[in-house]
Amino acid sequence: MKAVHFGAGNIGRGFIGALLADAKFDTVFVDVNQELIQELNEKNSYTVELAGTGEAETVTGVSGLHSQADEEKVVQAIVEADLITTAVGPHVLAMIAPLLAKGLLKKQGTANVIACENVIGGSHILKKHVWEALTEEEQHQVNQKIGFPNAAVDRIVPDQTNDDLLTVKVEPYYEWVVETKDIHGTRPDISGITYVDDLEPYIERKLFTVNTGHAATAYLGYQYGYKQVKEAISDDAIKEKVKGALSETGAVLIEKYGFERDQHHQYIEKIISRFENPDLLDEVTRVGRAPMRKLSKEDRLVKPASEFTALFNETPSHLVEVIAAALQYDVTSDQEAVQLQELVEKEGPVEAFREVAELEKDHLLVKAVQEQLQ
Ligand SMILES: NC(=O)c1ccc[n+]([C@@H]2O[C@H](COP(=O)([O-])OP(=O)(O)OC[C@H]3O[C@@H](n4cnc5c(N)ncnc54)[C@H](O)[C@@H]3O)[C@@H](O)[C@H]2O)c1
Ligand SMILES: O=P(O)(O)OC[C@@H](O)[C@@H](O)[C@H](O)[C@H](O)CO
Repeated sequence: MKAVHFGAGNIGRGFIGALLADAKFDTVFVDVNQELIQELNEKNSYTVELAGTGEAETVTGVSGLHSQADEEKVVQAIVEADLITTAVGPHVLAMIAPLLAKGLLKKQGTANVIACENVIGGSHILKKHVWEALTEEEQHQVNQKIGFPNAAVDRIVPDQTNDDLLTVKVEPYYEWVVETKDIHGTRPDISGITYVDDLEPYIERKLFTVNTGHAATAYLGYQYGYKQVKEAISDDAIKEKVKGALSETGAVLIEKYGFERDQHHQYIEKIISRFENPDLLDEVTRVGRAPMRKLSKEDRLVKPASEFTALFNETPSHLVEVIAAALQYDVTSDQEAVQLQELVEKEGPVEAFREVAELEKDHLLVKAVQEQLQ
């Protein structure tokens, strides 16, 4: 079996690539990092270390292509692939779509495209971008043979600090959930995938617990002067605030999906313990990256906060505190943080928040953020 995976970064190598290799796929990684591509083609394998266990796995059957310089080869790899996956970041999906469209158009048999990004409906978002690159007739052709099932992926993979460029250290835990309804042909035979009929409860539980908790730890941790996630979460004051934020998202999730309260609170505790892993060096600047995306209306802070407000007719004080901290996140090496701070400077933090979150001026959440910032 053959796979093409866009994005040979942390989650690409540390999670998707490893599970594909376990399922006996040969994987072509498509990236823009020439150094990574060269290493993949020289070694055709790399190591995945499981943090805190002393265990490691060798991933074999891998190679690399550059998404611009090797365009024709990427198209050919897509033509031959049984499965196409991505882990490039939500904003990069639009950039890879034209090339993906070219390859999909030339394919003969059925295949599936699974976007493994931290966003609700990632594969559908990618499909929309692919459709923009095709005529109506071409869309029809591609639709006959290609599925775009949505997915949720969970494994903490920090930025890497190893001497070896390809080696990647990951947490042992992982979860890859794929929605069945949009799969074309047979389900990819990958034992690490959990197939579900309806992804919504899974992606929302993951995004609004793991990623809300992570974002809260990162933005509050940055405010308190911590560099690492594990340092921030071991500060009791931060941990209490993170737990508070997750109780608020938990109240929304329990109300919407009927999760059992005690079980959900055990899930929260388990997630927080993952942030505490002493063997993972995960910087608050990786976890807090792209604050405008994280403050957007469908993402991990604003969506659960506005749903909480609508459901319970009061504002979630802990989420509001995290949103206020995100508005003050001024890391100069982060392009979105710079852009956000420019907007804050120009419009003031409350108006900047309203614009980024696309909320009405009189939304209770906007008022609560204003009060928090006073
Ligand atoms: N790291 C994690 O813990 C984790 C866990 C779950 C989900 N995710 C999600 O996975 C996605 C990737 O995250 P990451 O942490 O691996 O980031 P990363 O920056 O380590 O990897 C992204 C990779 O995409 C490549 N890329 C950028 N533009 C490209 C293009 N035009 N064509 C091909 N490749 C391109 C980059 O060079 C990089 O190697 C994000 O959506 C993230 O939210 C990450
Ligand atoms: O990748 P982002 O920027 O959406 O979020 C940062 C982290 O919260 C994220 O990468 C987690 O490590 C991951 O989602 C764990 O499954």
